[in-house]
Order: sequence, then C-alpha cells, then structure tokens
Amino acid sequence: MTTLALRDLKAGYDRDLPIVKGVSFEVEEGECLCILGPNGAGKSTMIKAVAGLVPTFGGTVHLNGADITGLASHQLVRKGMGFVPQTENIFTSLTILENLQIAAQLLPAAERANRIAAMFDMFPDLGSRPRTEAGALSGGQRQMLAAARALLTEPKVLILDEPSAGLSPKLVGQVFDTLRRISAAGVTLVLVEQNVRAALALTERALVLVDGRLAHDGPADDLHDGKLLGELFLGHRSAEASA
Ligand SMILES: Nc1ncnc2c1ncn2[C@@H]1O[C@H](COP(=O)(O)OP(=O)(O)OP(=O)(O)O)[C@@H](O)[C@H]1O
Repeated sequence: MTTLALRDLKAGYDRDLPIVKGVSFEVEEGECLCILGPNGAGKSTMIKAVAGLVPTFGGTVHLNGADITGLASHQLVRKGMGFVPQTENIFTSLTILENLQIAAQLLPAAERANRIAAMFDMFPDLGSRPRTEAGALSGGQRQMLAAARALLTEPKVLILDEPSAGLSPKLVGQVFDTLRRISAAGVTLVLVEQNVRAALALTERALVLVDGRLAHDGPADDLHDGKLLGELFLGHRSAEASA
C-alpha cells in the first residue's frame, strides 16, 4: 500500500520563486527512504511542504490515499504525519517524561500512559531516566527523544529533517542506530540527510534532489558509487539519463 505520494509538487516561500519545482514520488508502507542532494537543493523545503510548514503552489500530497495538500501541520498530525524538525524539536527545560506527556495530549486520555510506556520500551535509554531534563541529553539522545515524541501518536510516516546535523561521528552512529530500530519496527521512514554514507547504509532507496527537481530515484545501493553521486549532485545527469 502506498503511504505517501507526491505528484508534481511545487512549493517555496514566494510563489514567483518556487524552490520545489514539480516533484513526484511514492513511498510504500514500511519503506525506508532517504533524500539526498547538494546544499540549497530544496530538500528541507520539500519535506516541510509535505508536513504543512511551507506553502505549496501546485501539485498534490496524499497520505494513505487521503489528499492532505496544503493542510496545516497541526491538522496533519491527526492525519498520521510524523515530522521531526532539524532543530528545536524538544523542550530542553522539561524532563524526558514531560516532553512525551505534552506530545501525548493529542491522544485520547486513556491511551496516553500506554503509548509513553511503549516509547520507553522502544528507547530504553529514555525509559531508564524519565525525570532527566532533556537539555542534559547528548545530541543523539535528543534526536531519540524528538523521534519518540513524533512516534507517540503512531504516525503513518515519520519524516526527519537532517537528524544527524551538527553531531560528532559517534553521535551520528547513535542516531542511525535509533533510525534502524524505528525502521525495523515497521515504521515508514523518510529522511533528508547530508551524511550520505550513513544514509545510504540505512535506507533501501534514495532520491537525489537537485535545484528543486528529482535527479535520481532508485536503490540506495546504486549510489555507493561516489562517481554517479558526484555527477548527480553537480546536475550532470538527469533522472532519465540515470534510469
Ligand atoms: N525560510 C526561508 N525563507 C526564504 N527562503 C528560504 C527559507 N528557507 C530556505 N530558503 C531557501 O530555499 C532554498 C532551499 O533551501 P533548503 O533548506 O530547502 O535546501 P536543502 O536542500 O535542504 O539544503 P541544506 O542541505 O543546505 O539544508 C535555499 O535557496 C534557501 O536559501
């Protein structure tokens, strides 16, 4: 079953200057997909448009068959959208438990405790110290908490914007271990990443976005060849040429 479908999506900050210039792809249930591309290609803008945080100017987005184009982010959470922004994705002055309790407000009261317990089962590093202030966590654990907040509501898709940005290599490893665990639990995962090597090791399929358009959509294994990736990043190959 198709979980997420973009058709000719156009989006950006100014209607006269679209950043995402007509992108189409589908993500199947349980799939794990990374979106790569050079700086400024529009990767973050595209996933923010999907998550209702950037205006769309054309095209459509469907989630589990329902048209969600242009819906605001708070409406999208209820439709099954899980989005983890790159920064400011947790409340650092609150405890781990409080961070989860706030996210759990979206759930019926009777389900909240069970879902928080499920997150603590999935992420024992968080469950072992619920009263720790989130600001005291390492960068990798903060991303884990941000992911747990988004997963509380059992989203149909979890989209992450550069979860390893600014982290040391050791913490990058931690973040990707977490993502591997989330994917293994059957969650449909889409991530934008600058860390090409780690992303390709995690995902089955990779998209390359160049100047707001898809330059490649295929098995992640195809891109382990750095030469092809370099050509794609520089815009020397189109999707047609690499197909
Ligand atoms: N809030 C904003 N307002 C106006 N323009 C923006 C805004 N955010 C990003 N842009 C512009 O949109 C273009 C695409 O940026 P975006 O962050 O989507 O690219 P990216 O592929 O995610 O790059 P990076 O990997 O560097 O984050 C850039 O030219 C950027 O300057």
